[in-house]
Formats: sequence, C-alpha cells, structure tokens
Amino acid sequence: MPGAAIDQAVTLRGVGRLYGRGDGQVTALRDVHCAFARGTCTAVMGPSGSGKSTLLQCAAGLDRSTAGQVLIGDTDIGALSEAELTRLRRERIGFVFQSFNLMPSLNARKNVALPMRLAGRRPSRAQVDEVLHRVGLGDRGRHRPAEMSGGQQQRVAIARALISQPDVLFADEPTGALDTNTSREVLTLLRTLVDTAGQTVVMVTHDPVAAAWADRVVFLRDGAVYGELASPSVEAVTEQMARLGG
Ligand SMILES: Nc1ncnc2c1ncn2[C@@H]1O[C@H](COP(=O)(O)OP(=O)(O)OP(=O)(O)O)[C@@H](O)[C@H]1O
Repeated sequence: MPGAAIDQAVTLRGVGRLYGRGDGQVTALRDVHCAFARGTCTAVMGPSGSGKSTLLQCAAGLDRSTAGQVLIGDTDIGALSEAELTRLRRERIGFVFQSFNLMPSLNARKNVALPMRLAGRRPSRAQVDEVLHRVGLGDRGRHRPAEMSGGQQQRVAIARALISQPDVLFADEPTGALDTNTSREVLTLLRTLVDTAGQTVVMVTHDPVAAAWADRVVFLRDGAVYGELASPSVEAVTEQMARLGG
C-alpha cells in the first residue's frame, strides 16, 4: 500500500472498553486511535483513572476491548480464540509490571526461564544467560530476588519478558516502585533495548522524567487520546500534565 511505509508493531483502531453494566457502567477507553511504530519507545501518560492501564492491557491482549480493533503487527487479536490469544501473548508480547512479580524462591535464571517452562519448553542455559547478560545481570544468575536491588529485580523481570523475543515489550509503571537512581538504571536499559536491538517498548508512567526517555508521549484523558508529544522534554511533559490536571 503506498504511504504505509511506517511499520507499526501495534495499532489501535477505535478501541473502546466498557466495564460493568447499567448505572455502574464505566467507560475506561473511548474511540482510541493510536499506533506504536517498531523500534520506538512510547510513554503513555494521563491523570489517574484516564485509562492508561486499560489501554496497555487491551493492546497486550491481557484484556479484550469492547469496541474497535487491536492489531499486533497485522494480526487482529479480537478475531483470535482464547487459545490463539494465549499463544500470541506468550510468543509475541512481553509484559513488565511495577511490582516485578518475581518468584521469591527462584534464582534469577529460574525466574527468567519460568514462562517458557510453564509453556512446556525449556530454554537452554545459554539462552537464559544471554538474556541476563543483555540486561546487565550476567553475573547474577544465581541470586534470588531478595538478594538483589529493586532495579536489579526489575531487570530480571525485563529479561523474563525478553526471553521469548517479543515483538513488543509493554511496561506498566516499570519504575513506579524504584528510587531515582534505580529508575535511571531501568530506563537506560529500556532505551538501550530500543536503540541497539530495535525493541518496541510501550510504557505507562506517571513520571515526566521517565516519559522524557521515550521517543513519544501519548496523553490520555477520560479514556480518550488527548494529544501527543514527539521527542519529549521533562518540561514539556510536565506542562502538558498540568494542563490535563494530572
Ligand atoms: N476491572 C474493572 N472494573 C471496573 N472498572 C474498572 C476496571 N478497571 C479499570 N476500571 C475503571 O476504568 C477507568 C480507567 O482505569 P485505568 O486503571 O485504566 O486508569 P489509569 O489511568 O491506569 O489509572 P491509574 O493512573 O490510577 O493507575 C477508571 O475509572 C477505573 O476505575
């Protein structure tokens, strides 16, 4: 198709998400159109309750939208069965949470290998070590979460998300539980994955400093896209958030 030169990793077309019924119904997303280009990092921002987590979960196939289409590459995930969606999530999507969600009794290597093992495959030691090396933890494979800093634990969670070589890495407040220094550690890593490996990253954040690491910020208000900023600076993001009342 002429003009369709930008390769989108994820496309949302008119996405809506309603929760509940009747008087208690909440519109978490309304007619959201946006796309995330391959090999870029996008931050999603907006006031509390504006639909950021819902957008991320619908885009990642963790939740189903109630209107519109979500495409991963050119796959319309709304058209997939539950089994197909589970497989797509496992093979093409990585997800990182604010709270790391590591298994405390397992060392870093075993945490990284866990999703593949649960899917009935056993990654090789070399595969696990390679991904730990990529996140800068090549020497920490035997450490358990309690023996690592918050930033290191989040890097293990990122390694775990990367082991399947996902098309897109989604991160919901990846630095929300971290102090300034360890946040920078994690943001540097995400930036490096984008710049050196062409990884696509989409992250929700409340923090203008974190958002300024992204190539673009998409702002939400009341479940709708309010605007966006390319090459964001901390000041420009802060200003836009103040305008949004966030
Ligand atoms: N499972 C659910 N059931 C009912 N309402 C929900 C559910 N999940 C989210 N909502 C509502 O949808 C709206 C958007 O929520 P969402 O968590 O996506 O916002 P958010 O921007 O991520 O907020 P925060 O910054 O506080 O995490 C809110 O009004 C929320 O209360």
